[in-house]
Amino acid sequence: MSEVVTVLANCAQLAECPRWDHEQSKLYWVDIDAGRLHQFDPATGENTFLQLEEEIGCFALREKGGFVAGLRSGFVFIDSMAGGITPIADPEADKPHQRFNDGRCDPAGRFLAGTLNPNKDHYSGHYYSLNTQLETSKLVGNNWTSNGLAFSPDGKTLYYSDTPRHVVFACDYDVATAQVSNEREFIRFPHGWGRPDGAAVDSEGYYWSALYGGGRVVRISPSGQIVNTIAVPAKNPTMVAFGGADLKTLYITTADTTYSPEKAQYPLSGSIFAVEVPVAGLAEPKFKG
Ligand SMILES: O=C(O)[C@H](O)[C@@H](O)[C@H](O)[C@H](O)CS(=O)(=O)O
Repeated sequence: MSEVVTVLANCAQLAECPRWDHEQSKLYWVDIDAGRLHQFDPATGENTFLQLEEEIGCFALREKGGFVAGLRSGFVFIDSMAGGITPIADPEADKPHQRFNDGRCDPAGRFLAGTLNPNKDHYSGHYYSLNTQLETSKLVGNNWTSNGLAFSPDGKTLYYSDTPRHVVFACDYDVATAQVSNEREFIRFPHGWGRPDGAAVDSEGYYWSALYGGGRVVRISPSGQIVNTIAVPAKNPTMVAFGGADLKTLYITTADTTYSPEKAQYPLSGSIFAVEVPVAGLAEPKFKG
């Protein structure tokens, strides 16, 4: 693998959810705590943002244009980078202290997103499915911090993590019905490695996990073995995404020193990095609703 380069230095409080738009050749990403949806153009270096009125945990591009997103207040449509917010549904209206945190579309174009409980007093974070008829249903997980959602290339395996518990789970997934079964532990990281935050699966079915607190990204085989490690010049990597014309540019988002007091040791905390990797990622499905 090539060296890790800084793409956007010190650009966010909590950079997350990078998404490559292969039609526009642009990277979209969010600053969760700043409530901002960003658009970055690698060709020009231009990085613009839409300011929202609440935290945005995750989003997906929409086939009809614009975005579907998971905010603190639930699922919404965002018309464009100029704004236009339309509420869809809030499956956790009874838990205003919780917010959406991590999500992406499944191969059938549903938007799946998970919530987190900042108090970490109950395992009350769950993944929900938003189908193309805009109906929501509880999907899987009893988490403190729902994270790491990704699918195998054939869509038959769903992965997710609960970050503070250091564990990634794997489940059988029926794309036709959005049913989950056979949930099992995929990998549990020893203390000191970092905690499994956001993730992506490559075209060979390997799971790439951003290890929050560990300053690294790891590539994990379908059998749960760590086969590669990338050192990241920030203590808290938060997520990875494959981009570029060949989907071999791995973008890495990170959290700033709000989450890591070691500013002197990690002056690039809160930056977005990139590294060229030898295996292509998977193109991100768009929301079909
Ligand atoms: O980056 C994210 O997904 C969360 O929003 C972060 O807050 C982070 O994952 C979380 O803080 C890690 S943990 O729950 O403290 O282990």
